Amino acid sequence: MDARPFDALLLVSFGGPEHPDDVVPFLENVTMGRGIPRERLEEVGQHYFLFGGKSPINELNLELLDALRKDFAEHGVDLPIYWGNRNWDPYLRDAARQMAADGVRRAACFVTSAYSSYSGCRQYREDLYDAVSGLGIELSRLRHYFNHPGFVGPFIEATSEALASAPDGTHVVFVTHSIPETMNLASGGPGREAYVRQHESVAAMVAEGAGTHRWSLAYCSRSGSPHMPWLEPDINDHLRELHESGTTSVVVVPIGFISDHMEVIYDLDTEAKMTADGLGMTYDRVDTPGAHPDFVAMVRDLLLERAAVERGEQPERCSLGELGPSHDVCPVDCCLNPRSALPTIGGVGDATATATA
Ligand SMILES: CC1=C(CCC(=O)O)c2cc3nc(cc4[nH]c(cc5[nH]c(cc1n2)c(C)c5CCC(=O)O)c(CCC(=O)O)c4C)C(CCC(=O)O)=C3C
Ligand SMILES: [Fe+2]
Repeated sequence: MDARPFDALLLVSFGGPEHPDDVVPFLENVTMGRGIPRERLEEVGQHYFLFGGKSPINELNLELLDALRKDFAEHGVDLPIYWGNRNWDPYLRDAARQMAADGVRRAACFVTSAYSSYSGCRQYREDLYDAVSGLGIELSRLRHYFNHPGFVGPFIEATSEALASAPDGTHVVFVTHSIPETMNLASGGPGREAYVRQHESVAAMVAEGAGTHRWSLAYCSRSGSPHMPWLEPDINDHLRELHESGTTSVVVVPIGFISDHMEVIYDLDTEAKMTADGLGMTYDRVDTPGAHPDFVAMVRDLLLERAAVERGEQPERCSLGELGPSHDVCPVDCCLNPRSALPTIGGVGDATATATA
């Protein structure tokens, strides 16, 4: 398979602590200069300590890497795959140095965040700019894949399965990471609200695919100052409202997460489950895509599609629903954060190649 002009794929993720001693420095990395109240950090630290001071995210990325390497080998894609994180070891800068040492000049980046927002889009583009600065590596961020069949399909499959064994009248609650309302407004461009629109589109497609009309979208993992508005309803409040209006059974679908991150195993499987138990509601949480073969094949599809685009071809671009395939290159004002104006890769007018030192 022709992956030219790329000579590597870089898996770009968030990172998480490995040991209890890592938890505080990890949280410091994540929240540097973001004005997160101390009480919130202590609370989130407790979520990690509850799981032995270890996030599930690194092992999940290793599983994805392994599955990707097998998939590439089986499909004749002869490309090395590297892995780097924003907030913890292995850091993006180290991955980029290794790539440079191995002679990589042009790499495609797959980010483990499916949707548009400062946290899932521009912040990674800023980090990637830093990571390759002075190394002579050109990066192309693969497009957002929230509406790709390789992402939506596994959720439809898992939700259908869960509903098949759930009582009649079960309500499906789609859940994603809450973000500040201002961040939602700026996502995809000023006033576009791409984050919420993309999630609404995915939720509607999964509900339709699983054959239900009883569904809603809720949020988890709210952070920040209590005075700043974030997307609502919170999953726990939402479960109480559902209970009050007579719902006795819910299936929770974490469409905001590609695998079982801490948000899924704590905020949903621990906290929201406890809320549901307290209300006497049946609670079932469906699988995230993780290393589902269709999700893995999607990464290959996005890579080969973008490689063709870079060669000047017009490949088929898979997507489901009304929003259409997301852009390859971000508009200048995509997912801006008023607090930062850092240089990025992957946007209109961004340097296409970084100078060698
Ligand atoms: C949209 C979004 C995604 C999805 C996109 C993506 O995947 O990148 C995401 C992913 C993740 N967020 C994660 C962890 C944390 N996020 C935090 C804080 C924040 N997240 C935010 C948003 C998002 N976050 C925001 C607006 C903040 C406030 C601070 C800020 O403006 O940046 C904090 C600080 C404590 C707290 O405030 O909760 C932690 C510890 C982990 C690792 C989990 C694990 O260990 O398994 C992952 C995958
Ligand atoms: Fe987060």
